[in-house]
Amino acid sequence: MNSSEGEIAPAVRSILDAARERGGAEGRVSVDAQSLPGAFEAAEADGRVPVVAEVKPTSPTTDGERTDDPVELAEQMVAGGAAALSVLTEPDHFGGSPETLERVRAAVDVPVLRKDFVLHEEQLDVVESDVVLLIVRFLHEENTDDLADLLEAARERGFQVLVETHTAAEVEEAIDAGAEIIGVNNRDLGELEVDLGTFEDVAPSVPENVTLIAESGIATPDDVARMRAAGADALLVGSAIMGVSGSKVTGGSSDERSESDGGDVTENTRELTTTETT
Ligand SMILES: O=C(O)c1ccccc1NCC(=O)[C@H](O)[C@H](O)COP(=O)(O)O
Repeated sequence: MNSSEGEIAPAVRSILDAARERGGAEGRVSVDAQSLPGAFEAAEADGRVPVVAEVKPTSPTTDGERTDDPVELAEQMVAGGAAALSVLTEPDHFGGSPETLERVRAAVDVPVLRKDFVLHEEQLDVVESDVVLLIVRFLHEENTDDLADLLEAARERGFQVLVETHTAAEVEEAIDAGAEIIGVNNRDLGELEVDLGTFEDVAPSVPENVTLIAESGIATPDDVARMRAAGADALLVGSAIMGVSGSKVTGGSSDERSESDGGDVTENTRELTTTETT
């Protein structure tokens, strides 16, 4: 069953439960954000594929953990041509932290997305970033804030917002709520399987004036070309750049890298940002 219609994976339920426990922060952040669409345009003008490279030390679908200094990893991603970065701040399942994001954002000159599972307005105030993530499916859960309210609350603080979807119906919800940057996640939160066909199916429902990001399961230049041909303005890539192997991947070429030993993060990034896409 598709996660947008029913059950979500036990690992995802655990992520949600932990997100509820974490609560928020006192006080209210005020962010001076760098433009994410502007960074994508700058990358294009420079001949690079716009890639948001993700500092993701571990996850429920990856084997092992990268324990390198996240700031060094982030700098290597920028050196490899990343237009922007995504930094996990979720501690319990992804090995992230707000402090990591603060350190990375202070060290690089590209926009930084806070990758976490924000359910309530006060959770926006935990740490400053250029972009925050709101996941439509998670905000269907009981005792979570409304998507449109959270979007407005985030913008009032100066954040840009990446609204993550998995189906055309979720895209419609995101548009109705006022989203200007939409991600289509190839990872199904029900089975945690990745299928690049998801982006191809959902992308046509996203209006032209929206900045559209293909998320998850992108591992090779062929995958990049496939997502760009399907309309992606940019790509969000974690595991392949971190050099950790993902499991349960279908419909893409990720199986080809299952033996990866981590590799050089700069080279991993460059391989995807220098792909010819026209
Ligand atoms: O990455 C996971 O294992 C995961 C599990 C459960 C919920 C969310 C998960 N990932 C969040 C993401 O959106 C990805 O980290 C991101 O799109 C990058 O994906 P990938 O390139 O496949 O690492």
